[in-house]
This record gives sequence, structure tokens and C-alpha cells, in this order.
Amino acid sequence: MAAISVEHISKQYGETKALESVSFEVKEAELFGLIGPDGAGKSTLFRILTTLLLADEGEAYVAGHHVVKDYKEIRKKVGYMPGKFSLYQDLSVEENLSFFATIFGTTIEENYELIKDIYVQIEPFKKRPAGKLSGGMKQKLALCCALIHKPEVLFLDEPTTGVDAVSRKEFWEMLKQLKAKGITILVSTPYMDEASLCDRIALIQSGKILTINTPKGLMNEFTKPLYAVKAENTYKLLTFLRQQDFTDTVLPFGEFLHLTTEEDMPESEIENHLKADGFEKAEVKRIEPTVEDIFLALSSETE
Ligand SMILES: Nc1ncnc2c1ncn2[C@@H]1O[C@H](COP(=O)(O)OP(=O)(O)OP(=O)(O)O)[C@@H](O)[C@H]1O
Repeated sequence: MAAISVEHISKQYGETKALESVSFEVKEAELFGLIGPDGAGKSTLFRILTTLLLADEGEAYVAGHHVVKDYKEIRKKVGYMPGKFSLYQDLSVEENLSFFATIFGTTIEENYELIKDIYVQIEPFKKRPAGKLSGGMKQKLALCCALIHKPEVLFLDEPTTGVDAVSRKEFWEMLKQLKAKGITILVSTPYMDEASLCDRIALIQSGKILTINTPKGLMNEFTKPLYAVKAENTYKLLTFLRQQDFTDTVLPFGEFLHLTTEEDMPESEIENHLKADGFEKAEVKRIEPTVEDIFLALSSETE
């Protein structure tokens, strides 16, 4: 049995189609990532799966229960860490945790084993109000609160947004350990680099799933030769490359342009071509695609 099953879920707010016939399954103890930019529909999907919002169309099941008919069962079995507002800012670390334990009819002691590794990191600050914690510590406390009733399925909506790089890395380590304890995790993120840390991922944009794959499988979806190109004037280079017959796509990536070509070409051939056209300092390097390259390629295909 799948731990989460989503079947053609659609949701519209006025004219905005937040989700359009979204379907996927998450296996038991799988770490499944939902990756997409702001406004892609991730939070809407989380609210539907945690029984806080009704879909317009489609069915969904969590831990074997229907999200509408069996919503009470689901609420006992899931942990939810929403993107914002999951902690009481004026309550201390300890009080927040006791509060969440109490509303689920349990105690911190009863399930301490599950949160221990995470809680010891914030325990020195247990008397501090949650509002006065750093981003990374707030995130750890919110995770402890979402875990305190020993959920079967954990929903984490953008848990690493606005958190420093070290805390982000630690957070993913914690998720790996929770998965090893048999907890199914659906996690959303706008950070493409976090895709490689999941067992499988769904790329989502404008309410539609672009693809579902393992991180490795996703890389194999990108078959065109890809190059990072740099020259003195990036804008001029972009305009120039867009006009060339060998160009398939060209997109800005920081200080580089990412170029895909129809045919495999040696780096030197492209470089010489650019130099002959006045880009004296042109540099061309064949590169492996990132998740962002795949995302952009897939989203331009569906536009
Ligand atoms: N209550 C609402 N009323 C109207 N429109 C909404 C509402 N909630 C979300 N939307 C719109 O639905 C779309 C999907 O929003 P959603 O919050 O699910 O996306 P998201 O991927 O979680 O992005 P974000 O990180 O910005 O929350 C967006 O265009 C958003 O503006």
C-alpha cells in the first residue's frame, strides 16, 4: 500500500488554477520531494493532504485513509510542519513542545526517543521563547513539534526556506534518520539542489507535475549536449547565441549562460566561433546538467 496516493487532484482559487490534475504516489518510508518555485501549488497540495483544505476534483489517501471521509484518522497519523506560523512565538521551546504533545494526547517523555537526536541540539535554549530563536533552531523545534505524536507520515512544507546552509545540511541529515525509522516524508522545497537528497522527486510548476523520477533518473532525462559559456558582455552573448543555427536553447545562469546545441560540438569549435565574432575572452565548457537545467527545459516544453 502506498503511504500517500494522489489521484487527479485539482484546486482553483477564483481564476487561479493552483493544482491541475496532480497525481503521484509515495511509498512507505520514502523521502519524496516536491520541487518547484513560489506559487507552484506546493502549499495547496500540503493543505489538501493534511485535511485542512478540500480539493475541487480528485481523490487522495494518506496512510490508507481518504482525506475527506477519514480526516479524523489522518489527523492522528500525520505530522505537519507548515511553511509559516507553526510555532507559538511567546511560548518557550519547552512549552511549545508540551503544547503540541498535549493536543495529541501524549507527553514529551512518551515519544522522546523519536525526537531525542534533534531535541538535544535545542535543549540548552529550552527556556527561550520560540520567537527569539535563530532560523535553524526554530526549524528544529518545529520538526520536534511535528514529530511529538509519532506520526506515520510527515509533511514538511519548505522547511529549509530562509535557513542558513549549515542548518539546511543538518536538517536533511535528520530527515534521513527519520526515514530510517520508517517514517514516510513528503517535503517541498524551492531549492533545486536539495533534489538529490530525496529518494524520488516531482518537479511542479503552475499547478502541474512536470516529471516524477529518482535524482539519477532525472539527470538521464536531459539528453542534449550542455555547455557553460562566458564572455565579456553577457547580454550581447545571449543575443548572439540565440541567433546561431547550432543553438537549441540558451538561458542565463549567474555569470554564465547555459547553452544546449542540436548536435554534439567540441568546446573549441564553439569558442572559436565566438572569438571570430568579436567575443575575445569567450570561454566554453561542456557541463553536466543540474536539476535547474532540467526544470527549465521541461517547463519550456510545457509552455
Ligand atoms: N487562499 C488563496 N486565495 C487565492 N489564491 C491563492 C490562495 N492560496 C494560494 N493561492 C494562489 O494559488 C497558487 C498556488 O499557491 P501555493 O501557495 O499553493 O504555492 P506554493 O508552491 O506553495 O508557493 P509559496 O511558496 O509561494 O506558498 C498561487 O498562484 C497563489 O497565489
